[in-house]
Amino acid sequence: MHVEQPTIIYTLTDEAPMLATHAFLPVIRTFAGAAGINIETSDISVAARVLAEFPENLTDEQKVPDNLAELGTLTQSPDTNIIKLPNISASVPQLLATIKELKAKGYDIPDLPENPSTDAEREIRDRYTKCLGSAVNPVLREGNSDRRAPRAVKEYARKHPHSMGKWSMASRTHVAHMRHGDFYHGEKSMTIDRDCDVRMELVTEAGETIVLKPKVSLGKGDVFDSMFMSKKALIEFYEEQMDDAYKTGVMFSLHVKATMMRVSHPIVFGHAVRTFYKDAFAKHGELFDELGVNVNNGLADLYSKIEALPATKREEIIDDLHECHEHRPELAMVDSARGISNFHSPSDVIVDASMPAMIRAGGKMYGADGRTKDTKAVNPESTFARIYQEVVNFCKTNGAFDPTTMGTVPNVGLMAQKAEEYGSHDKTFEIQADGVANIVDIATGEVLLSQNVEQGDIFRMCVVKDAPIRDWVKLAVNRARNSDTPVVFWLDPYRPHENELIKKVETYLQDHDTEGLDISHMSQVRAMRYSLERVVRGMDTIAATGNILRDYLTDLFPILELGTSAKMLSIVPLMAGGGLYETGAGGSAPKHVKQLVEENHLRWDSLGEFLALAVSLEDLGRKADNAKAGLLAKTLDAATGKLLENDKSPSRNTGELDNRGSQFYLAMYWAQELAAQTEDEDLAKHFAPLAQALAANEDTIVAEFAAVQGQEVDLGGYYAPDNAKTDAVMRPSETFNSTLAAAQ
Ligand SMILES: NC(=O)C1=CN([C@@H]2O[C@H](COP(=O)(O)OP(=O)(O)OC[C@H]3O[C@@H](n4cnc5c(N)ncnc54)[C@H](OP(=O)(O)O)[C@@H]3O)[C@@H](O)[C@H]2O)C=CC1
Ligand SMILES: O=C(O)CCC(=O)C(=O)O
Ligand SMILES: [Mg+2]
Repeated sequence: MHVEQPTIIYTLTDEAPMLATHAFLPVIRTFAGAAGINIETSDISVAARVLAEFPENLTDEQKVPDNLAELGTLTQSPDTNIIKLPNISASVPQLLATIKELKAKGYDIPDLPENPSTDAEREIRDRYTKCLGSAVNPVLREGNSDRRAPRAVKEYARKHPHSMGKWSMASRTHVAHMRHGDFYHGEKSMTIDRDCDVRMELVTEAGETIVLKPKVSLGKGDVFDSMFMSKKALIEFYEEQMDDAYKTGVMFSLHVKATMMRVSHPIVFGHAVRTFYKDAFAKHGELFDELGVNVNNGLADLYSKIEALPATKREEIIDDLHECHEHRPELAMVDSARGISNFHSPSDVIVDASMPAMIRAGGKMYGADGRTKDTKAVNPESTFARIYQEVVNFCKTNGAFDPTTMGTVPNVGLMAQKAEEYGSHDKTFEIQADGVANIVDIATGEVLLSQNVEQGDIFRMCVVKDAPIRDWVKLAVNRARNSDTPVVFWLDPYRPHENELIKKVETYLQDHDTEGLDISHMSQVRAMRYSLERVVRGMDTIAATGNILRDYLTDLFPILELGTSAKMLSIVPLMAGGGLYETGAGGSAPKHVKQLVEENHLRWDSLGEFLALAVSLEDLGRKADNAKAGLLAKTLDAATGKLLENDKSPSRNTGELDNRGSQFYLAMYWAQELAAQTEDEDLAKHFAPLAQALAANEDTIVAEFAAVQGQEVDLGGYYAPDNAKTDAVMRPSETFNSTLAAAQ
């Protein structure tokens, strides 16, 4: 990859965003080319990442470079400009499906050894582990996050409000979280006053010392925490909540983030499944162990492992599972038509999106009969769950939010360099034996933090480095200044980690001119209350938060304000000077692919991509002193505004305008804006014919896009679709294709 010329690196990812990219790249190249900007692509799909791990198993033609590592290196260069689309953060079932598909396509990669017993198997497992969960974002996010709804998008939502469910005071929906024994309650935190290396170890009651992590390097001023979740307390909590939901007749739903918390949350998820079906597990536990059943990967894992059993045994197990439902609460469903419950797979219900979707729907989720119902929303970790209860309380009292009048809550998130819990996977352990879990200074042997733990507890260490904290404070001050909006740091003085952060924020704020700015800090629950009270009055409040709240709030507020987080501007100013432009805050919505494959309609909205491209071009314009790039950015923003004004976003319904049609309108408006501007005559001349040709052929092109819809299509794969087939599906308008080609 050469990055000498002004270059934008556009990532190729998975599912709907990847499909949209097949249509969008030729558009981008047509416009960027006119300003001498190079567009490079970098495939970081889960399939490409898997292949990059096993070069020795592949032929030369099949080999894939380690694009993610290369991008990670580029984040350290000031010229880097990356547009990052959402990618799959794979759960084990998704990884297994990827491996299966790649093998069927002739890639000779190994199977995932689920219970490795030899060194060779362990090595294969470790390589695959690198492709699991949120493996991409932490590598690229070498900066903090700035997410907000652009003015045009907010205005559009005010004029064309999305539907909102009704909230009733009588709603029985509530959030349940642990009251003791979770990460919040046992947390210890420390700011280190020197550079040092530490190790994580378990000293068992029998006196044996087990090294969990031989070395973690800390720098002076870094904040690090030690915390654990008690297995006993978690299971007790589940029992209580399941009982309570059963007795009171309210539905039960579980909300975790097994993708980003890829070590701890599958365990938390698995305990819920085992508790719910505890009678069946008591009866068949030994057999399940023999079969290698691991419900940390969802109930789907159990169902697939019992496939091989004789029919009578299988039926007995299934009957026993069904029997459990008799004395357990109704479960929220992911797909009631297909009988897929909340326990099916840990990646089906992802808290950042699932809680806002429930709140937007008036506190309802789907039950097994396909009807929406109130639910007990179980978010085991109390550290952050309480913010959702505050929103639920607010909606019960004040009714649903009104998108036509509500204010906005932009976010400045502490995210850089694997900050906090989201960077803790390599420092998270399921404890093997009762004892004391320590973090020890290697040089001196001093125990810095310690916890009494029991077998099965989840013990982890989180780190946030000093430089990202300084950068975060700077970003928050700049945002407050640029948008003349109050900033609240969501920091809870009762939480040891955040208490350390409060001290740092107060210190680093002194490095800035904060004259006339309204900057405060509040615990999360108060901050939520304060922001909601303002938002409902149409007032804006910037939330400066840690990494998890960044994730939660940048789905919550956009979903309430705009109907989706896909319409957010999501910028990561890299600490080394480059820019990472993420598209929206949402994921890759697998149900969009399903609709495309079945009906050839892609309802994915590429607005996030349009917004990201504009800021990426603007940045290139400024840094490379390329006025044409700046003009491309300005006109793209105007075109995006027009797209919203004229309601040319994709419809959810087959037969109507979809992603491809919407991209055509963007291209037409963009060409028109460029042809009409007077700042650069060359660009105006260059784009006038394209503007004319697209306008003249508007009806033909839209008709060509409509004509293909309603039938099944073949992409030649899900995780690794066939490029030519996907291009053909995503570029069905000959007229549009040839008009674009003529303008290049
Ligand atoms: N940055 C990243 O790389 C992220 C990746 N992910 C990954 O994405 C996958 C799905 O996660 P999930 O939690 O379901 O989150 P999604 O954001 O994919 O889905 C939530 C819902 O948001 C809506 N939505 C999101 N983006 C768009 C868009 N551009 N256009 C239209 N609608 C949109 C859809 O709702 P509706 O159809 O009702 O309109 C969708 O069903 C997982 O593999 C997850 O790991 C998730 C979050 C971020
Ligand atoms: O990396 C992931 O798995 C999801 C990221 C995410 O949800 C976010 O950044 O909002
Ligand atoms: Mg998110």
